[in-house]
Amino acid sequence: MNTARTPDGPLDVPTIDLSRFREGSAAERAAVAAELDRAASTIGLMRVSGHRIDASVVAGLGAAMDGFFGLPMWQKKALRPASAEYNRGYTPPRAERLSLQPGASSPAEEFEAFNVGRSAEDFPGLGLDELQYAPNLWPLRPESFETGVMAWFGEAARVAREVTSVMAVALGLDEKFFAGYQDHALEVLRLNNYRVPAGETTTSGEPVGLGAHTDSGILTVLWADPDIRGLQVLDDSGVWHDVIASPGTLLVNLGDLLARWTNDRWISAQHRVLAPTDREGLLVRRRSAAFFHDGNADAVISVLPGCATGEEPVHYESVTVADHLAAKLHAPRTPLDERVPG
Ligand SMILES: O=C(O)CCC(=O)C(=O)O
Ligand SMILES: [Fe+2]
Repeated sequence: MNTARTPDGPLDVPTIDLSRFREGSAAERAAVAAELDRAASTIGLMRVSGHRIDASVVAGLGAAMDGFFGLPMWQKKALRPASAEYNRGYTPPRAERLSLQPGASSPAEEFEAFNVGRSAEDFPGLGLDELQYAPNLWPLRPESFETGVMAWFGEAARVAREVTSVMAVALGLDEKFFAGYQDHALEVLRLNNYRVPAGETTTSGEPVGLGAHTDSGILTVLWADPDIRGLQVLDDSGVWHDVIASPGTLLVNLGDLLARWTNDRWISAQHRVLAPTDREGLLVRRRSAAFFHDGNADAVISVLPGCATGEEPVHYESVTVADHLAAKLHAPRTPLDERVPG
């Protein structure tokens, strides 16, 4: 069994080998699709290996994050979006927004982020909404920031599409089924930096960092600093399980749109991020890069015919990606979810 659940330890997250799907025999491809189906229908989360992202691209992403988040606060704040509706640029830590004195912050207040995404100008002639497909804000420093971040963005977008090909096969559909939903997809890369509060070395284990949420779109390709505790996934008995990134693999979690398409055969799992700690339980900085592959804004998501048969009623009305995202953004949220537009 692929999903050995250990109540207090790390969850056994299945690994999907994309190279086996890309290059394997028909039988191997079917086996990879079956593994994905099992991961998607039990925990909504998988590791992805064989993704072919060059180590230099990972290094470029890390250098961009270190360079930008290491800038003085006044320089980072210059990259804030003009309005909160506009999901681009810098989100300062709550500690900074509340003007707390140094040393008075907690891990929950030390989370900062930077967003980049697809812009209307990337798809000339489609007349896309310029708020959803907003232009990016780029810092002048570090100089390699845009190149490093966009190299990662391109690779994450490719991996997202490769995973959706495996998903189509797993659902008994044509391998290219999702292509018509992702040719002008809303896609946002959120660079997250969970800083260590000044003077603190340990944590109470409270749910701080990023509050419990599900991702809204099709799927999320997640890179995170390996071997650091922080991300947790909720199971159906109410237990939170650690999910720790490992070197060389990515994490992919399903978003709400796949739960809708599959009439809940597949899971968009609730997850959260605790104050990050190392193996000794000491607070450490943690970086992550969450690539949200949300689909074309105008695409209509309806329960797939194969998932609406039998006694199971249809759980969801048809909805456009844009309407689904807007409804999610305006749904009542707990204070910890305040910074989760994804
Ligand atoms: O930092 C992480 O590991 C997860 C981040 C996340 O869930 C998100 O940005 O939606
Ligand atoms: Fe998330």
